[in-house]
Formats: sequence, structure tokens, C-alpha cells
Amino acid sequence: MNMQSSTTLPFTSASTCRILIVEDEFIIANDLQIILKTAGYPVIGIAKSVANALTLIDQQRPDVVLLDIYLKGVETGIDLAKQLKEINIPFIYISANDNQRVLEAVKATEPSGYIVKPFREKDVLTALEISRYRHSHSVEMKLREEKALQLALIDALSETVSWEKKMLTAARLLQDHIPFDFLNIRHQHQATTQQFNFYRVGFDEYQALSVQDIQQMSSSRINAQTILPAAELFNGPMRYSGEGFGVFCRQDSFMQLLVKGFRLESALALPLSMGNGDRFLMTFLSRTSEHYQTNHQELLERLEQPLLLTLERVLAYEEIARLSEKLKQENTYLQEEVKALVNFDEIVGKSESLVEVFNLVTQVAPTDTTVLIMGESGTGKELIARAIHNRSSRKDKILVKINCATLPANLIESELFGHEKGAFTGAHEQRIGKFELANGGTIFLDEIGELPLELQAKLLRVLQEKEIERVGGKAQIKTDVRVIAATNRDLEIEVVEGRFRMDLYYRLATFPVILPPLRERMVDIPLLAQFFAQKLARKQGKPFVGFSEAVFQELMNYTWPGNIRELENVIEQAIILNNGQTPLVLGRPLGKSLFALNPISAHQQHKTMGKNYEQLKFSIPKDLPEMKQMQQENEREYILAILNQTNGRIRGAGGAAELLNLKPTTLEYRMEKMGIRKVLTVQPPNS
Ligand SMILES: Nc1ncnc2c1ncn2[C@@H]1O[C@H](COP(=O)(O)OP(=O)(O)OP(=O)(O)O)[C@@H](O)[C@H]1O
Repeated sequence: MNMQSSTTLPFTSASTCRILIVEDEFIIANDLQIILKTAGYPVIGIAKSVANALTLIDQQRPDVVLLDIYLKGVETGIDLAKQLKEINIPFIYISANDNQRVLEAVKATEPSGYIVKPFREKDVLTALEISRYRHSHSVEMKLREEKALQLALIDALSETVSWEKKMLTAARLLQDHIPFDFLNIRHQHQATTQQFNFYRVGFDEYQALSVQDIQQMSSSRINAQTILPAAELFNGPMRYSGEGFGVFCRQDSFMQLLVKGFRLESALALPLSMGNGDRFLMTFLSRTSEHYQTNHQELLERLEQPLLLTLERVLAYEEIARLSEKLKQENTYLQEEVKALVNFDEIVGKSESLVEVFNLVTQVAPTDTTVLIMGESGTGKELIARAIHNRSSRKDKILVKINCATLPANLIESELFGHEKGAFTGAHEQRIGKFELANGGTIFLDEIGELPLELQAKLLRVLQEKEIERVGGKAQIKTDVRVIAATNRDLEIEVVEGRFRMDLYYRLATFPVILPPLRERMVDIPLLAQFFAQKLARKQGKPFVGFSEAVFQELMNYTWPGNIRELENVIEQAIILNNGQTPLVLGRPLGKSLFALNPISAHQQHKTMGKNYEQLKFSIPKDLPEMKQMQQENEREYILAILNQTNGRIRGAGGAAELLNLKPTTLEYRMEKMGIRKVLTVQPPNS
């Protein structure tokens, strides 16, 4: 039965105040009826026993009950009063002077009045008037209080603070109306359950407990599932005590844990089902049995809609914020991807070892298996990672690359897993990490060997549980991400030397792909050189007329410590120096090319050096005279190549001076200084 909840006050005039008389003495009941009717009160009936009264109450719900204590049958007026209190119907006792014990029991039922027999008409009407006034007043007060509670709850839930803070404020507000020793709030979103537990430890003091805390405090081995009991088990807010409480707990292993740890005896549960399929379950728990009464349950019934709407709005708002953050990050990614995609899938090579890699890629790509790509710097690990992603069912989703070597150690965790607002100094906003960004797609963890040890443990957990936890967050977020990792370190050595976790190594190396260094697949060099020359000439808007003969020999005689990236750089330099009409010659001696007049970025230079730095550093020009000498050698080669192309002709249209954009006299002067004789024996091109 609902408490009167309309805004007009109940029975403000006598004619709207319907009265039930519960009295077994006919004469008294009759007297009462006459008095009441004369004063304009409708009397709905006269009951002689409690059972009789309950039937009438059920059928006609009176506004006030006039009640004798001693009635027919075993039950007394005091027994009925307890029930009237529960359903919020005011009552006035009409009884003879009683002993102290009975009076104490009467007081405990909180009656609206007490009239001593024999009574006068005036006594009855005054008592009724006072009762009407008090009751209207208390209903009005209750409505006001309830409205204030509703607004305060909406405010608390809408605040931009963590969910734990929102829930704690809500718990505090509710305590005054629905007292609890323990409040458990669970939110189930798809397969993830987030929960909040507040244990009351003082007047307005609560301890927020995690599931682990509770497990420890209960010293229980119950393997508690935090998942919510089925929605069908609830039909609006429900109260549980005694045997019913036992049944309620048996349906929910987490409740069993709470009951064991905190000696709880009764519960009041409010289930909320959102339009998007999310579910909340708010369970108030008390150490007192039968603690929750109809009025508590009815309050929750009235709060159900406002709470549901507020939670739906807050969740929708969060979802929009999350999606727009994801979109923002995806955009940044896609912009970077556009650059990376230019070359996508142009994996050049026909060496046996590379074909073996292709076979592995074809096998593993369609599965969701974690892949570990190993190989020296510049061997094409990223290219292979992209090829795996693009041949998988995730190809239409994002591939997120993260370089573990270039991130500052203190930011890697937040980069990978995201953070909650206020998780650390500077975390002004909630931010999703790369794992969440990659949801549904692939994450490429480059230079995995550089990942700090403590994060290795967290990564392992993600690979095993497929769940992440944002920095400063408590919720486990389910992710569906395929992981591809790459390294140029020997991870087995890293494991032996204690820098890499063995369990993570085995987990990553479920499917290892080893990329051979370029020096072990020399047959690919001419193909790669040709491919890069064409691609880079196109990029620079120059024609490419082929390689000069010596070039391939030079390329094949070199050991390529920087692998394919180094080869690409060497060809790029040659293209820059080439005029687009003569066959390509190498810009400078191999091994010296990396640091002189090299257009590659500092970052690439650093990457190219990789672990082969020891080998490379001997090729770096030692000082300025040496660099100058290298530059002169290059210039000499270049002039010779042009003269070769013009058959030694310096002047006139199409002559070397014109092609070099120099005055003929200047060219002749330079040739003389470089010891190039004017009469040249030149070979015709392509001979
Ligand atoms: N087989 C190939 N065909 C064409 N281009 C290639 C091939 N292998 C590598 N490359 C090119 O070489 C360069 C280096 O490759 P990539 O960045 O994939 O190497 P990596 O092994 O990931 O290097 P690092 O370990 O330094 O990160 C890239 O520009 C890539 O496009």
C-alpha cells in the first residue's frame, strides 16, 4: 500500500476523513458512531476484532482508526496498532485507565491520541482534530524531506567526481532514511561488474572496502562472484529477513561473503535496469533482523524512477565523453596512419628466409594469437606487424602502435591503460589508454624489451585476464585486443639477466616470427634497391633511369648493420643527388652515409644505430677535414657522372654546365681542381 503521496494534504476537512471504529462493546461503538456522524465524519464501519478490522482496512483504507485495546479474539488493539503504523494509518486509542505496563506498550506504538473511557463528545472530536492536524503536518514534512532527498541524490550522482565518491555521498544521504550497517552497490555493464562497498564504522563514518578487503575480513574461502543475481529474481525493491534472507543470500555468493564477514541479518535490495542493458543493484544490509519495514521499501519504490533516470543520464553522458575522447585519439592515430599507410604491404623480397616469414604471417594472421616479432633494427618488424593486422578479421578496426622505448617510464602505464581524473598530479581529465583505444583491433607494442619490469607484470595480467584497470581506477574494463609485440633485443638473454619476466616472455612468444638481417638475405638487395629508388624518385618528382653498374656490387659487398632502413636511406641520398637523367650512383661511401648530409630524422638515426652502434661508430667521420674530403669526393663523383652522361660535353644546350646549373668556366675551374681531365674516355650509357 502506498503512503499518501499527492501534494494536497489528506483529510483537511471532517467530511474527507474516513473513520474506522474498532470496538467490541456495541454501546460504545454506537455512541462513537453517532458523535462522529453528527460532526460530519464518514464512518466506514465498526470492527469487533483485529481480523475483522484488517479486512475492512484492506477493502476501504480508512484515514483514521479509533481503537479499543481489549477486543474479541486473542489479538489486542496494540497488535493492530503495530500494523497500522507500518501502513501509515494514524490511530487513536479509546480505552479505560490501564496499568503502567500496558501504557508503555501503547506508547511504543506511537498513537496519534489516547481517549480515556468514559469519554465526552468533546474529548473525541478534539482528539480527532489534533490527530488530523498532526498527521497532515507529518505527511507534508515527509513529502518535503523526500523531495529534498531526491534532489540531493540527483545532485550527488551528477557531480563530476569518481563513481566511488558519487556513491559514498548517496550512501550518506540515504542513511537517514534507510539505515544500514553495510551498503553494497553493484553496476554491471556488459560482462564487467564494478562495485562499491560501504561499511558503517561510526555515526557518519564509512569504510570503503574492495572485494579483496572483504575477502580478507571475512577470512572466507568462498569464491565470490561479483556478478549480479538474475534480474528475474527481483520485482521492484524487496525486503529480506529470516528464512527469506537466507534464500536471498544463497542466490548470490557475494552476499554470502558479506553475511559471513559482517554478521548481517536482513536486507533491502533495489534493482535498477537501464535502457542500455546496464544493471544496478543497491543492497542495504543490517545486523538487526527484520530491520527493513514497508516504509523503507515504499521510499525506494518512489526513488526508483528518479534514480534510474539520473543514472541513465550520467552513464549516457560518460559514454559520450568516452566516445568523443576515443574519436579524438583515433583521429590523431589515423592522421599518423595515413603517413604509414603509403607503403603498406609493399613487402619486397624473395629470399627463402623472407618467404618463410610470409608463410608464418599467412598462418597466424587470421587467428587471435599473440605474435612476437624479433629481428635487428630496421629489418621490417613494423611492416610485418601491419601485414598481420591487415590480414586478420580485425583489419577494419584500428591498429594502435606504441613504442615502449620512447615513452617516459612514468607515463607508460597511463598511456597503455588510461587514467581516472585525479589519479596523479596533472591528471585533470579522465583519459582512455591505448588498450581501450585498440578495443576490437590490434595493439602493436614496439620495443617490448624496454618495458619496465612492474609494467611487464601488468601487461601479463592484461594478456591473461583480457581486462585492464585505469590508473587510479577500481573497475576492471574488459578489452578485446590482439597483441603483436616486437623487439630487437634477445629476450632470452633479457630473461636470464633478470630484465624481462619469463612468464611474459612465454606468453608473448606464443607465436614467434624472426626477421633475418639483410646481410643474410642478400638476394633481396637488388629488388629492395630498385623498389626504393622508384618509390623515392616518384616522391621527389624525378625520373629514375636505373642504377650505374658499380652500384649493385657496392651494395652487395656491404654488411648493412642498419638493415633495410639503412638501405632505404642510402638510396634516398642517391636519389637526392641524382639529376633524374643519369644512372644512379651512391651519394657517398657505404657506412659513411648515415651521418653526413643525411635527410633522415634524428629519431631514425637513433633507431638505425640500435644495437649495432658499436659497428657503426667506426664509420662516422671523425672531424671536419674528413667530412670536407667526403663532400669533395661526392661532388667529384657527381660531376663525373654528369660528364659521362653528356659524353664529356661541357658547354651549350644539354651540356654538363647547364645540367649542373654552373657557368662553364666555373665548371672547368672545379674540374681542374679535382683533377678531371677535359678529354674523357666515356662509356656510352647502358653499355
Ligand atoms: N621487405 C621490405 N620491403 C620494403 N620495405 C621494407 C621491407 N622491410 C622493411 N622495409 C622498410 O624499412 C624501414 C624499416 O622497417 P621497420 O620500421 O618495419 O623496421 P623495424 O624492424 O620495425 O625497425 P626498428 O626495430 O628500428 O623499429 C621502413 O621504412 C619499412 O617500410
